[in-house]
Amino acid sequence: MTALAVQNISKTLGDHLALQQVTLKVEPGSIHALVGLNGAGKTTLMRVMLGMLRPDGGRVTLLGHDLAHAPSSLWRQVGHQIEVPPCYPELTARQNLWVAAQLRGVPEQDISSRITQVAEALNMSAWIDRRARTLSLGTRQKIGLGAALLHDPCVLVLDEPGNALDPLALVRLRGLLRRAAVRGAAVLVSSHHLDELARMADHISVMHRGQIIGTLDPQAPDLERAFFSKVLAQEEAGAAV
Ligand SMILES: Nc1ncnc2c1ncn2[C@@H]1O[C@H](COP(=O)(O)OP(=O)(O)OP(=O)(O)O)[C@@H](O)[C@H]1O
Repeated sequence: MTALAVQNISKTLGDHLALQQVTLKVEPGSIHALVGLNGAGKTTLMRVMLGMLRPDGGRVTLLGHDLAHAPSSLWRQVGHQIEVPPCYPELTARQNLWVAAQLRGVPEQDISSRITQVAEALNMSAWIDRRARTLSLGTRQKIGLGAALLHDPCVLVLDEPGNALDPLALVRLRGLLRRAAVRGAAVLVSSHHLDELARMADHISVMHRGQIIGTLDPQAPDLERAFFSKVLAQEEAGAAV
């Protein structure tokens, strides 16, 4: 069963056609990356996949359910972080993670150990009892990532998860995402950093102007060149129409 799939998704935001006939599958046990220039539509696509935006056309399937009719319990099997890290500023990092664990149905007796594990894995134990509003952007990003990961979801959707992270945290994040994929999770990440994706992803899809315009081989020797040649070809094809 495909964990997460979109078929022929379109979405207009204001007067802008943000997604055009997008079709994509994210399989269990793999890390799939979306790469594209600013404004390509990556966040919009993730928001549609997570039911945060209703598409104008097309279909989203999550763990075998059509998203339009999915039971609310399905969301306990999903972890996500879209754009700004979702923190309650007056709560500590630990309290924020506690709330997230409860919302995602982690058994009460396991919550404390899960938080300790995820805090250690993301190298944020030193900050765990500080209020979120006093923490750096990177540490708040870690709270969001911890919240997305601590219930061992089957599907992970992370929008630019490495954005505010330091190099050590990036290595830790890569390890966490790989472990999630090895236990069978389907992982979708977006990024602008091709080097990072080469180290992390099993599959890379290129988005441009609201469309998936092709794939890149993460092992290819010059990902940057391959990326720009796809974008340029698409631009030229558009100009020729
Ligand atoms: N509410 C809105 N109204 C109109 N246009 C919007 C709205 N939200 C997003 N857009 C436009 O939709 C396009 C896609 O935006 P989106 O945030 O999905 O891109 P992205 O690939 O995630 O970009 P980035 O890499 O900069 O995060 C952009 O051109 C953006 O300006």
